[in-house]
Amino acid sequence: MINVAVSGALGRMGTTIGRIVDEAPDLELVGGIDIREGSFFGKEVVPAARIDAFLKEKKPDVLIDFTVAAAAVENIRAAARNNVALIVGTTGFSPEQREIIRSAVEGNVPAVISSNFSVGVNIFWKLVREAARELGDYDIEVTEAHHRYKKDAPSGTAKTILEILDQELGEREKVYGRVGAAERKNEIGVHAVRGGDIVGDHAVLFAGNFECIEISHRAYDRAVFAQGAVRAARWVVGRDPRIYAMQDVLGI
Ligand SMILES: NC(=O)c1ccc[n+]([C@@H]2O[C@H](COP(=O)([O-])OP(=O)(O)OC[C@H]3O[C@@H](n4cnc5c(N)ncnc54)[C@H](O)[C@@H]3O)[C@@H](O)[C@H]2O)c1
Ligand SMILES: O=C(O)C1=N[C@H](C(=O)O)CCC1
Repeated sequence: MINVAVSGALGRMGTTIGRIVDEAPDLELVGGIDIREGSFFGKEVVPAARIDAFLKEKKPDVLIDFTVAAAAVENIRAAARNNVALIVGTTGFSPEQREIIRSAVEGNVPAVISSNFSVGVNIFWKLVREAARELGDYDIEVTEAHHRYKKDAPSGTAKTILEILDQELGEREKVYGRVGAAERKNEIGVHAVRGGDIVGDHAVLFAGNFECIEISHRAYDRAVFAQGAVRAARWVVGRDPRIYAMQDVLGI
């Protein structure tokens, strides 16, 4: 039995993950952490200020964090000092926060960190890499769309797409939401759409003369991210103490 705790337990992803863990015969939901006290699936949710006492008492094997960047950094540090493995789905980290996370995790606990835990997006990233290798002279535009409550833009998944394009094509200027006199050069255009309850759409357009290729992914339910995070939680326990990607979990 793997004991699982969730931070961001009362949020959209936290409740989706809590339900999946609660229904899994091989996993035990030991409780959650959020900014306020509460309960989910019959388990206690404690305020973030009490995370150390919670981890010591409940002894989860793994903490799954889907919160906000600043909160996640503190939760990750707490998990690392209490020897609890990590799944981190939170997005919007600054380079400085990424460095704090790296030094908290490396050598202390195993952690799978991914801007997108859906299997489909991890395949989509591979397809984008392959297309970039072949179509480096085409104009490239990245578009993402999410629900009205999303706090960060562009999405973490879109930032990962940009990292992949930079790795394959060298670093290009990014133009975020083109406006006014805006003659196209060799940049990559990046566009974030926010509205309604859109779960998560991403597309990369490679536009040449007389033809375009668009590679896209659409999530219809946030259960795809939650199922991926839970799959990663089963995988991470007992691994060497370092940062892994979802591709490591999937073996792709
Ligand atoms: N990697 C992925 O596959 C993936 C998928 C979906 C969402 N996300 C990311 O997950 C994060 C959460 O998304 P959401 O839609 O569930 O947001 P949400 O706002 O519904 O939930 C976030 C929860 O975190 C709580 N929280 C805030 N500070 C906290 C703290 N210090 N400790 C514990 N909990 C705290 C909030 O009260 C809230 O309940 C976002 O960064 C989002 O981009 C990632
Ligand atoms: O709903 C969100 O918020 C999502 N965030 C991730 C991102 O920023 O890429 C993954 C998709 C859903």
